[in-house]
Amino acid sequence: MFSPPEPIYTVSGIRAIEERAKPQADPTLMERAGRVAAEEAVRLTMDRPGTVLIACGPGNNGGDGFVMARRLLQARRPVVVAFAGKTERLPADARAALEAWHEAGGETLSELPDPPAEGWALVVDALFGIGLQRPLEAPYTNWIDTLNALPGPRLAIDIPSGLDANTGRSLGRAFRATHTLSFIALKPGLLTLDGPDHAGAVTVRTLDVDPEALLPAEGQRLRPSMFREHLVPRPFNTHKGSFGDAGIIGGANGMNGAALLAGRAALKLGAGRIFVGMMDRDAPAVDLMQPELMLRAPAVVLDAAGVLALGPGLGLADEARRMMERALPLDIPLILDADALNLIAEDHRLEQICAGRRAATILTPHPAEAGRLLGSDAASVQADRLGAAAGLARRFNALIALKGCGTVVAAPDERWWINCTGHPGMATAGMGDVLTGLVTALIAQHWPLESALIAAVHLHGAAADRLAREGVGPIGLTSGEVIDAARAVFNAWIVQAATPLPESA
Ligand SMILES: NC(=O)C1=CN([C@@H]2O[C@H](COP(=O)(O)OP(=O)(O)OC[C@H]3O[C@@H](n4cnc5c(N)ncnc54)[C@H](O)[C@@H]3O)[C@@H](O)[C@H]2O)[C@@H](O)CC1
Ligand SMILES: Nc1ncnc2c1ncn2[C@@H]1O[C@H](COP(=O)(O)OP(=O)(O)O)[C@@H](O)[C@H]1O
Ligand SMILES: [K+]
Repeated sequence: MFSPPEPIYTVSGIRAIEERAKPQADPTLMERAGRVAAEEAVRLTMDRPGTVLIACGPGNNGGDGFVMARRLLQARRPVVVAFAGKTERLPADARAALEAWHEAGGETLSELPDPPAEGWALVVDALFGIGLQRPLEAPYTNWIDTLNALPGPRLAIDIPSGLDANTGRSLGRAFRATHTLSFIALKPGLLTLDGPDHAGAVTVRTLDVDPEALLPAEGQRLRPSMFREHLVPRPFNTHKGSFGDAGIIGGANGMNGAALLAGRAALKLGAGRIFVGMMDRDAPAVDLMQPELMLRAPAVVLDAAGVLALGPGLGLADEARRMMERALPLDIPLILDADALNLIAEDHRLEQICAGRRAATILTPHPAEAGRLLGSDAASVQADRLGAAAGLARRFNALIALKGCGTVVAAPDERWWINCTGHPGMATAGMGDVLTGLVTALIAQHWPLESALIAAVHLHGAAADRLAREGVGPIGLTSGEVIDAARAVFNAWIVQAATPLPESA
């Protein structure tokens, strides 16, 4: 549960680590990679005797495949290698690996063979790794189509071929793995955008390299250990004033529910008092499902809140714009979501006030909102989620959570994290409002902003994961259900955080 955060490196970072590790590496990194890949193949085929098919490409990823094949042959596992390249063009290490494979008695086929009657025990993709430079074309697209159509387990070596290791974008065509064995460290592309759909279960083997000793982590995979120190039971001698006054402003006509969901999430994650300012003058005076929420005029909420979330169902009317003009200069932490972001995107003056704020700001855009803020569009944001989140963090001097599959959190000082909890059942209306409420609640309870944001993002997905495990969703999951599950997961985390680590840890 509290395992350490895992470092993530882009391709240039991995290359730098490899360059620094290579001079001391005996056996070579490729030899180590092929050996651990063979071990993984044995593990995956424990109850599936039969032949392993390894498809090898024209670079060092193919080299890993040749070493893996040799190791499997030495372990007396039947293995077939198909090589989609030219021997004379292979890089030196990979060519040596191919020669060693031939010397060990192995053969290479130049086409993918038909599967045996009983099927392949395992299909291995060693076509392209982090050296992919452009969208795949024939014949590789055909190879990948054929491999993807085969039943049974499919193992990608380092990263599924066709997946951009930095962005997670499938370039033309990408291998769909059930398992990915990645070397040295995680790459962002495994964790965001198309990555999770293609990588399956990801395992990292460091190849006896300590990446962080050679290059500080560029990013990190989000883990509860990063905010464990704040997961503490409440002291007995406290009162509701000890846990902060959270304000939510939104809920214009037709969108009352968005503000109520954020308010309910803030309540159930422990904020002391929650004021919800409804922009809709005809909104109900009380949330009958959650009468603990104090529904007030937005102007009253501005004054009452110690931390304020603006946006859920805020609308784009002049009134909402005026509310933004009043809220942005306040000297309290602000969480800006949904229409608060859209208003900033279409009004340069609001953008300037926001970027110049003295107090801390958090922006939680989905890709379309991020696109509007950057003057681009959702597709451009998705083409480089890390870059977009980092760009927003710099431009607004704010913490950013760029939502979606593999939410990217970025700080203005260039640090970033990728969250791996959550599932596509969360793609439903109101889910973002719940996240806003969770962040607001933690800040109200005096969590430092950065910890509050990463904890809320992780918790939001973990709550949805727990529900899916219990049969609530993934499809049909409602954001209201996630609120209750987040409360349960959060309290369980506090109990677990208080449990001393075993002596051996
Ligand atoms: N460099 C090292 O020290 C290590 C590398 N390792 C492996 O090597 C991989 C990286 O190797 P490479 O840098 O050789 O890269 P790849 O093996 O990923 O592919 C590079 C080759 O593919 C070609 N290529 C790129 N995109 C293409 C496209 N769309 N269509 C057709 N051809 C294309 C390139 O021109 C080059 O020949 C890693 O992912 C990992 O599997 C491991 O052996 C560990 C050590
Ligand atoms: N495919 C997915 N995988 C993981 N999380 C997802 C996925 N789709 C949506 N989510 C999460 O659900 C939430 C949706 O937020 P948002 O798009 O703002 O919804 P809304 O505006 O309806 O409240 C975000 O936290 C997002 O990260
Ligand atoms: K691969």
